[in-house]
Amino acid sequence: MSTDSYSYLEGFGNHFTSEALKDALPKGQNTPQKCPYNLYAEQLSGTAFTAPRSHNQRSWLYRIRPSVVHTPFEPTTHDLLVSHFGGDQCIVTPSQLRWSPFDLPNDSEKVNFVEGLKTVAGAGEPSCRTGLAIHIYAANTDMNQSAFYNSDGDMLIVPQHNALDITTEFGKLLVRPNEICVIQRGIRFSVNLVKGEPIRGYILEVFGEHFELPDLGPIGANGLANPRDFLTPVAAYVEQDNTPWHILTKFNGKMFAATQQHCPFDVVAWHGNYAPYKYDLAKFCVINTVSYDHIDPSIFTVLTAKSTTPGVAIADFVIFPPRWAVAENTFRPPYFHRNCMSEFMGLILGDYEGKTGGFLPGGGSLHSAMTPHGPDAKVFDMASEAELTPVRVAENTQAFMFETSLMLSTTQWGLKTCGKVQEDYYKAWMNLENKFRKD
Ligand SMILES: O=C(O)Cc1cc(O)ccc1O
Ligand SMILES: [Fe+2]
Repeated sequence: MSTDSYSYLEGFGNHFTSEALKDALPKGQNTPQKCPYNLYAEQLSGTAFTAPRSHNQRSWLYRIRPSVVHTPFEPTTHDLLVSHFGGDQCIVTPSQLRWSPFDLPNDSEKVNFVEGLKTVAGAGEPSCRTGLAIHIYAANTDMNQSAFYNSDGDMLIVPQHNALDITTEFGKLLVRPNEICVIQRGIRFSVNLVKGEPIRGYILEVFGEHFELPDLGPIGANGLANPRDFLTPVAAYVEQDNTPWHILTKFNGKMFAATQQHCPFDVVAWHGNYAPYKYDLAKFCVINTVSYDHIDPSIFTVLTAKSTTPGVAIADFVIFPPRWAVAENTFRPPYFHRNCMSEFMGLILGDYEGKTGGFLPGGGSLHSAMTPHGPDAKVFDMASEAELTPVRVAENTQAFMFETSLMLSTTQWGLKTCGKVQEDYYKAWMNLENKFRKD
């Protein structure tokens, strides 16, 4: 690697340029007859060539060998990684679901990031380029000489337990808990542990679109996730030693592997606006009421993958960050509700304001479309009586939500084999008694 440290370029959706060696980018054009340093030019498209300029995403990579130098892909298996959600292997339920923390791998087995992917829920499928999947990752070893790229969609990765050391074709990212990263469709990457510590977290995969910052409307030009806080790695390449590398891909839901005699992280320079990025959730500029009422959680949207219907997301990534609660004459925790969208939640650290127990870091919950949910009975009683002084809510905590307009199915693993579904979750609300008084 030409540099061991992590260096980043600031900004969201910028047209970046980055050179690990001076003047490695061709001057003034993309495809000169011969590239500087005898590199190969390769374009990676993230949108159709013909996508309008406002949506067009592509990057030019200048690399030691083009990606095409590999043996044919052979099918391989990954039974717990699911991308098609229509069939019998998936189970639908309108019941409220909650999961205790998902397991880390046993010390007796070595599992890397890709091997440790397990799908919990999803909708649609990649071949028609519409839908999403929610995965858990849990691993205790490096990917070593293997790299993965997702042919099916973009992956928003939410580390919960320990940091990820991610090498990508565009450079290196260190992503800690309370940070997130997005690795788009087609980008090759490899995940290593930091100081050998096991890792666990959540992934939101979207098949058809890329994540954007939400529109701000009347909020104005600033606030929520500010563009300059998104970080994209600088170009960094591995010196080549002709040892074999395995290239893995999920292609239309199935896993394939190919071999090549060179490291795929051989990009000496790149430019463009299709590149991975990370974001520190602590930088989120929280906007909320300073008068009354509980405001809808869309105010906490970090990133959105829009559908073609205005204002309706295939998936929103929403967080519940530390903040001041000041609302007067207001029941401050989340309200009781039935949502036309489906809400998968996870907890990165701490407690969640809507629940007094049972929702733990590394676990999850799913309240599907039109499924009633809200504060548990204890939270309801406490918040109904609480003195309404300004208070910090959710100090040292971070919960998040993957919210989708699609109807989610759960996988066999998610509902059964993971063994983490809390059968008594419904009891959280059973003590909400009739308090109705006419006098
Ligand atoms: O259900 C949840 O806990 C998420 C949520 C939080 C909130 O403040 C308002 C609505 C909502 O769905
Ligand atoms: Fe909700």
